[in-house]
Amino acid sequence: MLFCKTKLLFYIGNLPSWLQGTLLRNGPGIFSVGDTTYNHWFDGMALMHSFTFKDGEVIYRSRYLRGDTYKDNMAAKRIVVSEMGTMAYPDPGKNVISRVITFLNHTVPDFTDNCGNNFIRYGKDYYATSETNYIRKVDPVTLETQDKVDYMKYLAVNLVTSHPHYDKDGTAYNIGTSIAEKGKTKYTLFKVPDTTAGDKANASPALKNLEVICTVPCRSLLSPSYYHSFGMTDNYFIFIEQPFKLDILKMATAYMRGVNWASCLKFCPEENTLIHLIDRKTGKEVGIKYYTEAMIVYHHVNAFEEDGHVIFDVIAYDDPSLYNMFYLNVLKEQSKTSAMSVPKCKRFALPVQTDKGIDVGDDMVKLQYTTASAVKEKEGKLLCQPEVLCDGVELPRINYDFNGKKYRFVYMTCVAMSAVATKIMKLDTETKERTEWREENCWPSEPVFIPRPNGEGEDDGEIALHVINSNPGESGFILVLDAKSFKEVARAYVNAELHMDMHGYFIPMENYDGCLRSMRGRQLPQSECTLLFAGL
Ligand SMILES: CC1=C(/C=C/C(C)=C/C=C/C(C)=C/C=C/C=C(C)/C=C/C=C(C)/C=C/C2=C(C)C[C@@H](O)CC2(C)C)C(C)(C)CCC1
Ligand SMILES: [Fe+2]
Repeated sequence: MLFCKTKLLFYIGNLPSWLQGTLLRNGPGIFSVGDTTYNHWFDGMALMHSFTFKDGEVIYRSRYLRGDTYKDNMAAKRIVVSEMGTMAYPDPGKNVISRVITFLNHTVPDFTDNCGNNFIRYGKDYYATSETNYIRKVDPVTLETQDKVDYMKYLAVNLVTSHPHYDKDGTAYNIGTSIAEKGKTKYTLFKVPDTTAGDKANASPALKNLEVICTVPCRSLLSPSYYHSFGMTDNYFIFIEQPFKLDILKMATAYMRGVNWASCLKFCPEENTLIHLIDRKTGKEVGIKYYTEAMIVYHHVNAFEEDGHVIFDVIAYDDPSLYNMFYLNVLKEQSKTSAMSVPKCKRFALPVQTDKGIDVGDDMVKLQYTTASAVKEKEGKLLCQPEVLCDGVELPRINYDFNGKKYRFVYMTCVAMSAVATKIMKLDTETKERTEWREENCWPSEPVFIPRPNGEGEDDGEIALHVINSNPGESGFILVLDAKSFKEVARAYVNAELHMDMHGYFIPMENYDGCLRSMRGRQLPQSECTLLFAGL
């Protein structure tokens, strides 16, 4: 099935009139081509979908990302482009010697542009993204695939996160890894100013105006840390260099050896995790060295500054079992999934004041509301121990107006020993109170917070998500909850198969450059977009 056709089914409740804009969502969608199948769920070819809220109506669309990976695989009628968990060969009959020759002819193979993880905004443009050097511009209204953009044209980076941060002025911040470039492996933090206004208006891609903020040398040349996101406050970046690493020597030979790149990731539990705190103004690391025990973090929740501390919250694991759980053969055999380590929402507190006059063995955290500690050690390093705020949670979202600021509420999916979420939760980080939404045989996606314009308070807004429904005779639906009470406001059933995905990005109506306002008059491909609600 190459596109998703939907018909109006039915709708319960009333959508608030202020809810105007589009929730874009992205995730893997095609898992086999011809006789070939990917090994891992994250590898699947990207399927984007969107929910456009306008005047009390919702429009649902979905479209595959038609990038080079998609086109090459479809033309060959088999998977010919490698992904993290699947090494693909254009000619599978080749033996090791032929592979070596092919490899030497393409010392650096061209990497995938299957951007099925998230959406990024750079300037006025929206991009589908995974973590390679390629991102794909998409039309946020029609979900059409547009230009392929190569980060490498603007900055030497092999991997870049799919979770940038944004300032109020629209500047985007991101971090990437440059592997063995001029004999050095480093992490580079960069910013991309918004180009929608001023002299640089229409400068597309905005990446032309990319500026490097700073680089962090990797603690080892041939094994950079894998990371999936980072933290940002008003004055600092938080970058976690965890002992979950890419083994570059193994990677360089993976193609010849016939193994996937994921097998070249290694977790070293005997090593510690370095926490880099970088001053945004100077681009320099603060003078204090922070570390904690080995852990694996994919998602930062939020970070803020208070009373001479930087506090940051993350979802942390004790081992890499999450990735293993998403191998397609493991997903098919539910019994094998119980080996997953429990994701915990952990709070760290980093004192930034000088440690003069503080004795070795003393805890430098002076905050009443957290049990997180940072104990001074002999060489002046601080050993940080987190406070566990909550466990069994992933895919955290916040009111992004509070990003980098003191905040209270996180909205997350709840996971228990399985690769599918059974419920979603609102966590009050202050009182630790949890409010949940669940329904029998329903599998909710990542809950996205949408603020009410000029709203009062952090949780003044709605939560939007889609829910896969396996109740007999029922279909999946779009769900809108009141963020304050976590009670249902409205739902809209869709008679298309909704799919499990990764992340969403909400674009408020006013950021659409006017194109949505005239959407009704536009010719959209009927096969790929269908009106869900014709009116209330
Ligand atoms: C490595 C490397 C290379 C290759 C790089 C490639 C192909 C990278 C691709 C990276 C991708 C697609 C990364 C995706 C990462 C996704 C992550 C970490 C997702 C985490 C998902 C989580 C934690 C949660 C999942 C869940 C979901 C989705 C549904 C819920 O129901 C349940 C729950 C919460 C468990 C090059 C550039 C060739 C050369 C250089 C080195
Ligand atoms: Fe993510």
